[in-house]
Amino acid sequence: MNKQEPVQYSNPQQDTSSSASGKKDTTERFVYQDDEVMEKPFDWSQLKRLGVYLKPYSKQLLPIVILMMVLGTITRLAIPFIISQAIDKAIAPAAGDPSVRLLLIYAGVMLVLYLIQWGANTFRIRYTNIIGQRVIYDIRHDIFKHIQKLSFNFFDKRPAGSVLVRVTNDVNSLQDLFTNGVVNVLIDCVQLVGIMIILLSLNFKLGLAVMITVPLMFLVSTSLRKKIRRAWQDVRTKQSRLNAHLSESIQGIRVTQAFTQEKENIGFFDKMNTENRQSWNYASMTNQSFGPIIEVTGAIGAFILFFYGAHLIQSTEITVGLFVAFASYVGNFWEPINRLGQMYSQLLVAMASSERIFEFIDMKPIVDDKEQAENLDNIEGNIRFDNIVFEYEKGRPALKGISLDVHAGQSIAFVGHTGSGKSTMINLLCRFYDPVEGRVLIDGKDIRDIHLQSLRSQIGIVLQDTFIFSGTIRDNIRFGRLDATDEEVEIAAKAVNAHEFIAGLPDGYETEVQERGSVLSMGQRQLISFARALLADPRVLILDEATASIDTETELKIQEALKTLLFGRTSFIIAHRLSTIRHADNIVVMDHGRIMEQGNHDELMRHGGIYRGLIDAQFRFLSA
Ligand SMILES: Nc1ncnc2c1ncn2[C@@H]1O[C@H](COP(=O)(O)OP(=O)(O)OP(=O)(O)O)[C@@H](O)[C@H]1O
Repeated sequence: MNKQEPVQYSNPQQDTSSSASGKKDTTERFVYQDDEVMEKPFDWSQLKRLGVYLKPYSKQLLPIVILMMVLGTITRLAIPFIISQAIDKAIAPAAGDPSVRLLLIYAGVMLVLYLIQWGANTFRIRYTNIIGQRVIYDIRHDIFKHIQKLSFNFFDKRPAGSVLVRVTNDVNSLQDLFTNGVVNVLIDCVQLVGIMIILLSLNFKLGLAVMITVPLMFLVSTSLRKKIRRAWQDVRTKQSRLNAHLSESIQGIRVTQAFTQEKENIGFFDKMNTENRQSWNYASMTNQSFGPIIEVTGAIGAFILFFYGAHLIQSTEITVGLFVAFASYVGNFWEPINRLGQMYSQLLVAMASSERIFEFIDMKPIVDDKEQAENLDNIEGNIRFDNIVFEYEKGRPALKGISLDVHAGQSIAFVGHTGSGKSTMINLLCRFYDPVEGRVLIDGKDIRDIHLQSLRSQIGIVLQDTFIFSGTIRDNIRFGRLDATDEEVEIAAKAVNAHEFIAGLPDGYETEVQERGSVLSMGQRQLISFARALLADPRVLILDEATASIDTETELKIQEALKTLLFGRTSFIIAHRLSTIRHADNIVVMDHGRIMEQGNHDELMRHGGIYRGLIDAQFRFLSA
């Protein structure tokens, strides 16, 4: 499947095409970009990269695990040999009487071997788990840290669910690999090679005879492996889509309920869920077909052993004890092969996951610090947009040659029709994106030459959709400046008239709010974000539709607060409610990515252009 090809799903309960009544298919919105790469061969470089995560443990923990593994395997392989010796030397010796004393010695040796094996396995499992958990912690840390740095364009293109899958599911499937997988594969390989060597050295002819079916088995399983790989990749794709839809549905639950689309959503989810189940069943069934192949080969091997082995006993070429040891080794021989077959699919799942994890980790943020980037200390706040051209998607310019000079301390308002490019100006000022042409300068410095952290710490931003994090109200305000004292938090809240409603809450500033702040009204969330911005005390302040959710009475109250908030700072205000920006020093009217007019309110009203038209339209709307 092509990497870039979006896959569209439709609701199983409805006709997918436009219906006879001409009604449009309502499931067209469910389009998820496939981010899987199918048909990729097993990539050893992934394994090598994962190996790097083991490096920090290669000096202490890893050697212990390897030592325990070797010890456990050696003792395991030694036991059948001791049994054969006990039979041939103590129970039924070819010459002489059976010896109870000798038997007891063999029994003692076996007991010691079992104890060593038990101890070695216990320690191996314990240390493998410790390493596994640490590696998973490191991978999860790396991917989360990297995602934090990725630029906006990354999030523009991905549903939150598919990002979540990588940090949770994909990392979890590596957990299996690191806690059991790698070590088990090693143990099985060592055991397999060990048994082969032992069988051939105990009796070369019999050893060769029982292993004759091995090449045949490898031939059959090779073609099966391809099928298994595809099946597990398909499971991943289905899971990823299911998660993307799930996360989108939860985030959009209010809209879904308001438009009574629950039934449609459930139907669509069920379809994806069914597909997920079916793909899993198919993959696990394909996977399990390894078992019968091994069993049939095992049975053939056993048949050869008994048929040919009996013949060798009769011709006294081998002893009964050796035959018993052979039977035991052959029994142990198929077990690791079977497990390796099963492991192969686990390895494939883990490789697919690691590929997806590294794909994220390798992604370079399109906006990043230059090597020689400088820190910006205490800026004045002079800003210049110098002939800016910008496009989110190639060929669709959002800004088409914008030049604008802003003096320190000025308040600038952006107005214009929806989609005219107002927020894009802000996005470029904060360097969430870089312009395709032109530059943004702060105090004469190109912002691409300034450390991102230092640039953004000088800019405060209040958006319409204020994000409230889980925690107390106090924590949420303090997000503006983490070292602010409780008193400073309250002073900021008072300045923006948020104190009154906070004090009225059951636990005041200690009231717990949940993710996205749904226990608070939109206006209250807005006030909190004002307090947050004031606390941060930035030189440049951006209010993007920040007063849209505040009622007129509250707005009047915070207009006063805003005066304090904006005083002495360079500020940018985007507002559709034009009354809010009336007093701005410079009102910039935008249309289709260009500046059409600019000036203060009176100048623009006199000019009688677009701004005048917008004011008149709003006045007519309000008085209608
Ligand atoms: N993340 C994005 N990816 C692709 N195109 C985008 C993205 N964000 C905005 N655009 C496009 O860029 C253009 C300018 O958008 P922008 O958000 O700057 O408009 P705006 O004037 O702020 O609109 P509004 O008043 O509705 O907020 C629009 O045509 C919009 O479709």
